[in-house]
Amino acid sequence: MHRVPSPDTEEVVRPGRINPPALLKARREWVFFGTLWKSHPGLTALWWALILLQGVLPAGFVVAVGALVGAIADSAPLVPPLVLIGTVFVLMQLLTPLHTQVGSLLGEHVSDRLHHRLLVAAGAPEGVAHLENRAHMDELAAARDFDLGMTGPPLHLSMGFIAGGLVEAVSGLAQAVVLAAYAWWAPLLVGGAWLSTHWLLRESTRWDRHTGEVLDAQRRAEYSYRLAVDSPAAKEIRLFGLASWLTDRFASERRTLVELRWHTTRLRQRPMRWAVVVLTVSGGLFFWSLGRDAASGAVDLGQVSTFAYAAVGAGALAFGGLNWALSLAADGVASVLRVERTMSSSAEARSVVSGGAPAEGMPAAEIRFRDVTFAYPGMSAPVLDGLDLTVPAGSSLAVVGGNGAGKSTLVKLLCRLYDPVSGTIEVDGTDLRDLDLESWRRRISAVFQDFIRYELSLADNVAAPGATPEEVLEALAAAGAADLRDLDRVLSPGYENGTDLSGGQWQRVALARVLCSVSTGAGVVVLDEPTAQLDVRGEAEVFDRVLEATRGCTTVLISHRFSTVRRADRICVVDRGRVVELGSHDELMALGGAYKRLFQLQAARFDDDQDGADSAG
Ligand SMILES: Nc1ncnc2c1ncn2[C@@H]1O[C@H](COP(=O)(O)OP(=O)(O)OP(=O)(O)O)[C@@H](O)[C@H]1O
Repeated sequence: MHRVPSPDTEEVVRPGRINPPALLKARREWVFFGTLWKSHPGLTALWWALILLQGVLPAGFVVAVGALVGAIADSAPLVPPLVLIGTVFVLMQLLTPLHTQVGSLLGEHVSDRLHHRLLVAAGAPEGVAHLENRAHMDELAAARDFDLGMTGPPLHLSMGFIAGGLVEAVSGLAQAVVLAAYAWWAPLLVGGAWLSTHWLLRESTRWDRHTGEVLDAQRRAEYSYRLAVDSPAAKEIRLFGLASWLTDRFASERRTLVELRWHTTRLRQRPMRWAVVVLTVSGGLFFWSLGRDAASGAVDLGQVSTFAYAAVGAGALAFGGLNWALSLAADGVASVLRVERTMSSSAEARSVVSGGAPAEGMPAAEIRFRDVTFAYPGMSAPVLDGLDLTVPAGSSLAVVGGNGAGKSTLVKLLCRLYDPVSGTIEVDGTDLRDLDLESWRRRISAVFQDFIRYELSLADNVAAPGATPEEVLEALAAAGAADLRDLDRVLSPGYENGTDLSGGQWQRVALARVLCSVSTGAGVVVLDEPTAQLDVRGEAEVFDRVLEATRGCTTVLISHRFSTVRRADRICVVDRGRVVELGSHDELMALGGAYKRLFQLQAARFDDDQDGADSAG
């Protein structure tokens, strides 16, 4: 079964096998507490102070009650013990809600910090292969769960459980210390017995969230949820009547998670039996001894009351401290650290590495694909297979070919989202891998087939960083979207004053994004199906404008529309990962090969459509 290694697997202390040096050095719990401190030292100090204070209050209460019983038995003044009881009681009432607030606020700070680290780590690799790798996606899903809370409470809630556990631990310890006033062995016997139950039952409460089963269910549940509530899928979900199917799917995945959790965390009988034996023997010994001393008068009534309550209170030791909530929260933090490590070291994440040579002004002569072979990570069949192609600087090249021929892959390599498995892509004779990536990506701009519709303002959808409003408006006009002028309007109806655009309008906005980059310095333009959603008139008009605006740029255009393609300086036909024809429209028509066949097929269909439309009219 697939399994993401548990965070810090090599460092985790296995239940039942206590390893003191590892315990002290490398427990994920220490890392968790260190993260609290780094996230907000002030709140962390207050959180700990409140834990200590709340932890010792029950011991104070036990002592005060003992003093009251003693005072009643001795007919002594009752006011001092009553004042003490009242004070402790009021403090207990006040500190609990205060602590909840502090813990929840601290949890939010930690979540912010972890999110930031997670986003930086996932965004750091220059390529995209790490985001298509199942193991890495599982790791990211597991790490993100500190906030989503699918496999345990989210961090801001866990803080309350953890604080509760620590208060119990301190409280148990403080009451065990009270027992020392009875006999030196009493805290060892009673406290030790309760502590041993903690260790005995610890294995029963471990929840392994890193198995393939758990992560699969978690990712599927999250996906079903997003499909059900996000607007892009809303149309199809309703049209195909998938709403209840999705709800059932989500519920079933959640149920799987609950069942898996129950299965692994249910109390196992053997450790439970041992715990009962240990507690019965230790409790029996202690209370037999206390009863004997009370009968002989060695301890008075007040002391009996104090020690009896303290012995019961010491039981908190078993439930406090290293409880399940702490373990889950520490898991979350460790997962984030693990993602950071993976992203800085795994082959996929490190597959695209920046070179050092500046790319300013490139290409001045040409871009050349030299015997390029490429297969997607994890796939054996090559998508590009010994591809050779030269694109002269400042010219436009159209790439045509059947679905899955490798056209988009070609431009993804040019953008260095992946690197070739063999062969090279050279810009003015320099291997693309030797160029500084940031500088190259400033030179290249692209609108992809599946461009993103950002839920941001129109200006932010178009503008490259540093562009002025005038440049944005100019780019919109050049992309044939001069009617879109409200730059601050959010392009999503889910926001105040937000709106949505038609498919064609969105495509113009995406084109404007590219044109804006050109006005701010990009010299290589990649257009992957840029006019697929435009009507025929719009397509011709927009493409002419785009060619005008990108004059002097090196342009690579992928399109199935031959009316657009024929405008390019040169056209190449890609088939099964190789260039099979290359030339101008006229040259390829004269050649009479694949291009001509595809062109005529489309032209004939267009004529048929026109005839049909004319006769219908
Ligand atoms: N991220 C990916 N991981 C694995 N395989 C992929 C990935 N992206 C594309 N492929 C595969 O690579 C092949 C080429 O895809 P590509 O997108 O380059 O084709 P295309 O020529 O642009 O096709 P279309 O005209 O349909 O857009 C396809 O078989 C596709 O399934």
